[in-house]
Amino acid sequence: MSFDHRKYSPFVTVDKPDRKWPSRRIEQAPLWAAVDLRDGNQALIKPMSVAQKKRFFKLLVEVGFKEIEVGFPSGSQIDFDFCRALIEEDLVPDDVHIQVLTQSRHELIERTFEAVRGAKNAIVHIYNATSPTFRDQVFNVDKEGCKAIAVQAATWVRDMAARQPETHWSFEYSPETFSATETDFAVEVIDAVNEVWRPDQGQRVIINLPATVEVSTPNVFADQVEIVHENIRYREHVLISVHTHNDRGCGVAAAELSMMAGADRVEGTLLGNGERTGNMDLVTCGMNLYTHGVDPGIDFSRMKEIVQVVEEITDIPTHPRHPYAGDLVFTAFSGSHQDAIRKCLGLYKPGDIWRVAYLPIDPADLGRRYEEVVRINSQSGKGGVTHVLERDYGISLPRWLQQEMAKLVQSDAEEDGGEIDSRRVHQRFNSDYLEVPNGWTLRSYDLHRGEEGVQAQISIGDERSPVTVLSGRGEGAVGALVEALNRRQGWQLQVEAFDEYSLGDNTEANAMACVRVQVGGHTQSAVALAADTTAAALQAILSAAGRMAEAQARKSA
Ligand SMILES: CC(=O)SCCNC(=O)CCNC(=O)[C@H](O)C(C)(C)COP(=O)(O)OP(=O)(O)OC[C@H]1O[C@@H](n2cnc3c(N)ncnc32)[C@H](O)[C@@H]1OP(=O)(O)O
Ligand SMILES: CC(C)C(=O)C(=O)O
Ligand SMILES: [Mg+2]
Repeated sequence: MSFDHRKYSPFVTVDKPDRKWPSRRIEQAPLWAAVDLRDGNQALIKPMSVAQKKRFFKLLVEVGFKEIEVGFPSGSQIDFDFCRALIEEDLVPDDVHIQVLTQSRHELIERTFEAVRGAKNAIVHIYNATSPTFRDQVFNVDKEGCKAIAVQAATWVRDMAARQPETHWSFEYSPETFSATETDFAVEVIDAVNEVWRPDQGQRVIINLPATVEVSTPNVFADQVEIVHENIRYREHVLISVHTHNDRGCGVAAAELSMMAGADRVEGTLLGNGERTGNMDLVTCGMNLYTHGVDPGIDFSRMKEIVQVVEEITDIPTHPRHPYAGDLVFTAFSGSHQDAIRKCLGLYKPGDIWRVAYLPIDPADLGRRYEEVVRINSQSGKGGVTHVLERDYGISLPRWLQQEMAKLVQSDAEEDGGEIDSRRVHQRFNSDYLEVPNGWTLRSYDLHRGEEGVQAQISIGDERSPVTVLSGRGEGAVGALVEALNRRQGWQLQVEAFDEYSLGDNTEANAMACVRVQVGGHTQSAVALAADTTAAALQAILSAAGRMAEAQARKSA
């Protein structure tokens, strides 16, 4: 059998019973570093051109990133040229640090310094992998040899930086594969690097802890980060950064738990493009903070533009269910969700704390429209149908009619197998309830109230049929009309449900009436709009009666 779990074993085991991070909360945003132009770029089928990098860089700056890894300039001419363009064309704002990655090799570090010559602020980022797999199989070094690579590179970086004093330098070291490295050994290597860089003497130092490959549950990674946080020398002078990947689907969770465990800085990419399953997604991580009332410091209200630029440059579509950014993440199709959303949105007022069922965030904050929140298919119920009629047409229906209409719309949706848009819901409403059957239009009415109730004379008809006058008596106008109809048609019509509303001033009609009548066990509903409530009520009864008469005629034909 080839599918055999015994082939695998846990990569790292960490035992830290005194862990403190589980009871901490994230109360402020970390320092973000966007690595789209390097880690994201190195994972693309077609790496970015200089022009594309410029466009992406501009977006990152505009939305608020202050540390941006712009490339691996010793690795490709495009990345080198892009660094030169940023500097020579003065494209980097004074408060933004550009970051460049290099292997810990002399000639590559040299070329990297050449690439950023003249920058105002630059972060030189060196790495070497420290895990047993790499020591044993890739570099063929023991622990001392591994540490020596890092120390040697740190020394080259320190010395080369000293020769370019016009730049304000930050140094970053990543024990690549940190998540699969014995944590005490990672601490040893970090200490050795810091002994060269001496953050305690004023050098800005970032120690970046990568889950180069995510190999454990995020709590294990948080334990590893907390061990580094508690044990490295010069901790108070060092920025601890995390750089998580998403191999097990927990890249964001690992970054979040790391912040609780002491990380000050988080590296990631917009929408999570990156090696294999991607880098930690800055959009999700930042927006998670926002929904807890913490300012992420990044302007995610430009989400549409972020998605558009990232998609265009990476040529990778955004999943419709991508947290916060996907096309469908603010849409509810299912009935009970729609009902709860409609009720909560109805109560929400600007300035309130957001408490809307099923919507962890106000779609409007991300430039999304309420129109997309409720969409109708066969999973929808009365709440959804009611919501779209109210939202798009200003029509509010009584509960009994909501239930009736929802059944009609659901059967349409089941027949079609797809979505029913709000125009079609409205058409259904018009054709099944509002349209007046031929010959049943109310032309005029004359009501006299006397001791025996109301005496009504009601003229009906339209251009296609002669005018008929119906006379009846009842307790009110509706009762009088019912009596007249029963006499004319030989029915025992009963009004089962009746609701009428005055409409807002900006509508053509001032009143709406909804009725359901019953004749011989058959029911028929109708809605009418008219200039006044009496006319609306009479027309609604006439429309229901007309439909009933048409149905009877069809049956006997
Ligand atoms: C986890 C990450 O994302 S790390 C970033 C990875 N990104 C990239 O690699 C993109 C840019 N890279 C490149 O363009 C190329 O790798 C280059 C131009 C930098 C180097 O290319 P090459 O000189 O052909 O070397 P190559 O990349 O194959 O690296 C292999 C050699 O470098 C050594 N090496 C690899 N990583 C490191 C490191 N971090 N520090 C020191 N040496 C390293 C290897 O041991 C190997 O040495 P060997 O030839 O003696 O066996
Ligand atoms: C070089 C480092 C930071 C990296 O990208 C990784 O380990 O994933
Ligand atoms: Mg990476």
